[in-house]
Amino acid sequence: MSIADRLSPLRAEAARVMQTSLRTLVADDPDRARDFALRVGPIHASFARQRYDRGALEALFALGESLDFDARLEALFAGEHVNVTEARPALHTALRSDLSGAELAASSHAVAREARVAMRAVVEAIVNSGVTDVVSVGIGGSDLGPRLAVDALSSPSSARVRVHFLSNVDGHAAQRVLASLDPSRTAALLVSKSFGTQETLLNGCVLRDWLGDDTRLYGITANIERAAQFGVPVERVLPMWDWVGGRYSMWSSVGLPIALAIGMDGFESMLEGACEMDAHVAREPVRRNLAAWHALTAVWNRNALDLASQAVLPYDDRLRLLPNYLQQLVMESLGKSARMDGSAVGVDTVPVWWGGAGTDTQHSFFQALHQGTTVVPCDFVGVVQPDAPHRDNHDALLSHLLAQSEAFANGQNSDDAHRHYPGGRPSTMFLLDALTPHALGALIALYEHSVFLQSVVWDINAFDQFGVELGKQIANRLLPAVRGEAMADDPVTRALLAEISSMR
Ligand SMILES: O=P(O)(O)OC[C@H]1O[C@](O)(CO)[C@@H](O)[C@@H]1O
Repeated sequence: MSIADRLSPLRAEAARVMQTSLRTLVADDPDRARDFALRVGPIHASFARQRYDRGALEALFALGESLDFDARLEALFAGEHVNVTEARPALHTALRSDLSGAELAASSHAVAREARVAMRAVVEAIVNSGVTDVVSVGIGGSDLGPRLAVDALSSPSSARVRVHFLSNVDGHAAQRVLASLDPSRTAALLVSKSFGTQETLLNGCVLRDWLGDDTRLYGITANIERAAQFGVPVERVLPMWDWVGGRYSMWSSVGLPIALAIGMDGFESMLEGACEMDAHVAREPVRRNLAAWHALTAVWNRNALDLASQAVLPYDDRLRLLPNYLQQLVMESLGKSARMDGSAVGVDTVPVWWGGAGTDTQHSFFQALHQGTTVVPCDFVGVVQPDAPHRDNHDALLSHLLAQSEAFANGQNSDDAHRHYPGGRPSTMFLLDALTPHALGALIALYEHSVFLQSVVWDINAFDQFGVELGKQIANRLLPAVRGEAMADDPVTRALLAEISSMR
């Protein structure tokens, strides 16, 4: 069956629902706020301001059921080869949960537990070595998750070591990170699943030379041989495995920067939060399953309402990196046009994910969200109990969070076109009790599972990323031309290189 045929009942529902304003959908269904909400552990999620009604939701749940969401999740958790194009499992759940009963999942779980013992020892060794700063060198999945978690969860007063991140190959990035650090009191973590990523290797060389010796050099990789060739002593290499995708790897020893910043117990509590979400997602039927609900809502917005972008708006400054993290998780996973069998998907897949932290963003791009011609569905994330003083600020923050979601949904009429707010702009509201490691773990696991279920609807592989290879290959070919040692084949690139050389 074509995906378009599969989704056509949704388009029929959308044509009907769009006759009624979102404000009226809410007003006409007094139980909607209660019934369109779910709580899982520390997360309350409300879908009451999505632009669907009970009839459309039924069609969405029927879609999830007809696609055997339950069985597909079971296959994921069991370690079946869900990464079809690379013929391997995607067993990130085994890094934190042992729910499946399948042999492979159980043995992966045991291996991961063992690796955490080594990880705890490395944390202790670094913290007790007189090191004050750690630079984590990695990019993409070897950077964004730990960077988010460290930024969200560590407090300058409690951190036992300061953790810095270096990802961009731009030498200014290295210069900036190293400027205030003392090489004799700094350790470097080289984080790369492949240990073949150019950016990480170049920055790794910078760090190795800057440190002067290898006694404070650590590696986290699935390719121990390459790390050793690079000069990382093997006894200071923590393992990764090919059954964990890069962007799903923060639960492994890739999370070492998190454990350094918040302690190993804090890191394990993040795993427990993810595990709680895993258990919910693995066990609950589609209509009570938060990941299924979130995924089906994404499909509704993309394929029934034709909305081409999705904003994520954390109303907590500590979560300001959540949009960056989700950009890789969602867009590298779902930015595909080919079905599992290689045929064309034939419908739109991932929208553009973007966003930023409120209330700052209210003063940058919110104007367009309220009155622009493009409707952008939003995921709001609020945190109810703050960890900071300044109670008045937090009350103001929460009032803005609630106000924006209300304004997007309801709008406000005016005879003056410039002062008219159309409303009808959908959003999901996530409220976390508090921003604990446990809650962050649960939130991230939720997004991971939602991404997987969206991939099931579109019949695409959420676990490969061949799209990023071409640019890397061309850059490798062009490096000699940039150095003036060769000519480029492409005429435009050749002209640009001539400009560069005249500007040097
Ligand atoms: O951990 P590695 O192997 O250095 O890869 C870094 C990142 O590069 C990618 O392969 C492409 O962006 C990501 O999927 C991965 O997270």
